[in-house]
Amino acid sequence: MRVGLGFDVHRFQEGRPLVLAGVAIPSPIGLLGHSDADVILHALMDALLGALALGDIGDHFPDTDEQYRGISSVQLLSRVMDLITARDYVVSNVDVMVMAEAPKLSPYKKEMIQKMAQTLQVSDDQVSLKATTMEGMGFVGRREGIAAQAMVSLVRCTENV
Ligand SMILES: Nc1ccn([C@@H]2O[C@H](COP(=O)(O)O)[C@@H](O)[C@H]2O)c(=O)n1
Ligand SMILES: C[C@@]1(CO)OP(=O)(O)OP(=O)(O)OC[C@H]1O
Repeated sequence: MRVGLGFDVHRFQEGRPLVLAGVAIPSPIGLLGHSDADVILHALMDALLGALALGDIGDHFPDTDEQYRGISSVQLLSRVMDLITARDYVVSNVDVMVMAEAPKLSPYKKEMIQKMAQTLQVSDDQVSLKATTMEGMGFVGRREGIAAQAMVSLVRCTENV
């Protein structure tokens, strides 16, 4: 078994859509990034890459490359999954923690879990998503942005879970 850890932060910017775990969340404000700035999927991709010591998302999808401008992070996650499956690994479980003062994410959690599970080619009960505020403290508490942390475990196809 291999485990990986990922973390990412994106700042809020007016006029941008808010996309989290591949789901468009109704919000007057979105996150700034070269891609769609899906902070949850970025943390998740770094965890997947980390599990197999494959570098980070910036190594694979540089933010200086125009082909990634505005790209859906679901597409990037699919490409990361190709790297994982090509090495004969599958996802065993994923645990994601998102730190956001707003919006309230609980109404969207089920859809977000389904989207991640579908892209990771696992069942919904292998994917956990939790949200917390920062109780008004720090950059998240000041509503300057959203942070996300992810842990994954991978198993070789031939390995017992
Ligand atoms: N953006 C968020 C933040 C939190 N939640 C849910 O609210 C619960 C309480 O959050 P605290 O930060 O006050 O502990 C938390 O456990 C989540 O269920 C949310 O949905 N969206
Ligand atoms: C995803 C990429 C590539 O479009 O851009 P951003 O959306 O800016 O995201 P970030 O987490 O800052 O870095 C990874 C980038 O290479």
